[in-house]
Amino acid sequence: MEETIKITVAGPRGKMGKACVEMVASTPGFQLVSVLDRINDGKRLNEIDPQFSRLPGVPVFTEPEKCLADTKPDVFIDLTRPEAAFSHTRTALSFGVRAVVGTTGLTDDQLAEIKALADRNAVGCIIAPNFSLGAVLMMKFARMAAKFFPDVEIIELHHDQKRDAPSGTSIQTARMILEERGAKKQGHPEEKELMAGARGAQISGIPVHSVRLPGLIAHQEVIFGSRGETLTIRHDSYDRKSFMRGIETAVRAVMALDRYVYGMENLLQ
Ligand SMILES: NC(=O)c1ccc[n+]([C@@H]2O[C@H](COP(=O)([O-])OP(=O)(O)OC[C@H]3O[C@@H](n4cnc5c(N)ncnc54)[C@H](O)[C@@H]3O)[C@@H](O)[C@H]2O)c1
Ligand SMILES: O=C(O)C1=N[C@H](C(=O)O)CCC1
Repeated sequence: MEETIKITVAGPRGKMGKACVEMVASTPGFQLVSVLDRINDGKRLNEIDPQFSRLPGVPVFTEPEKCLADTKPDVFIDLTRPEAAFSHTRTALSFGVRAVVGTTGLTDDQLAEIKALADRNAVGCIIAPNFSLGAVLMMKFARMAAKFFPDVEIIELHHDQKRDAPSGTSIQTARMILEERGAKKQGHPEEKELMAGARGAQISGIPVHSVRLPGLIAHQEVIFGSRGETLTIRHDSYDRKSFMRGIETAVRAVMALDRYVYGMENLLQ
């Protein structure tokens, strides 16, 4: 019989954290042993949000060290903000606790430091800007298409409460396209922006445009253009449940890992 995987979720009152707590609580073989919140130290999860009234007994911590020492999770899941995620993940890995991180907006230097720590301590760590299966396939298809369509722009569209732009998914999509086609100057060589930002952010020559509107959740179009035709690859998350299957997969995968992995595309081969 498989052993129960003990899990801590950081950010339980957030949009993703709530969905993740629900997923962990309803997945056979997973046990929610604690949550890490910004406030509410010493309370129980059912006291801080009526949505969790059927989950009595799950302790809430604000200090990551105490949370990990007292409740000894196998896996720490972070769905918070970049500064907090960086600090939490380093703490988890230092305690020998595997980490699954969905928080976006960490810098390349922060990611490199986390990778070094995970690899040095031989503790599994999976960081992914997007846990939805469809988004991972969109990125893989975009990398394939770039071999034949080197001219491409990305439009990412998210809810208006998102803090980071461009999205982690669009940055990773651009990087995967760059693996296939390399850096390239697109558009007219003498193109001039009459208003700053009109051509979007540039990732080694790939323009990335960010839309933030109420009503949206997480969406992206990757538009390729060639003579007489365009190819558009689009993905839409209509519900945060779309990310939960990937988080569940990552939790199971990280149990067998002793190193750092960035991106679910490296697990779904
Ligand atoms: N990887 C993915 O598939 C994926 C999907 C959706 C969102 N995200 C990312 O997940 C993160 C969270 O998104 P969200 O929409 O749930 O945001 P949110 O603002 O709804 O929730 C963030 C939560 O983190 C909490 N928090 C902040 N600092 C904290 C700390 N020090 N300790 C504990 N909790 C802390 C906040 O109180 C808040 O409840 C963002 O970075 C977002 O980009 C990733
Ligand atoms: O809601 C968000 O915030 C999301 N962020 C991820 C990103 O930055 O790519 C993707 C999914 C939703």
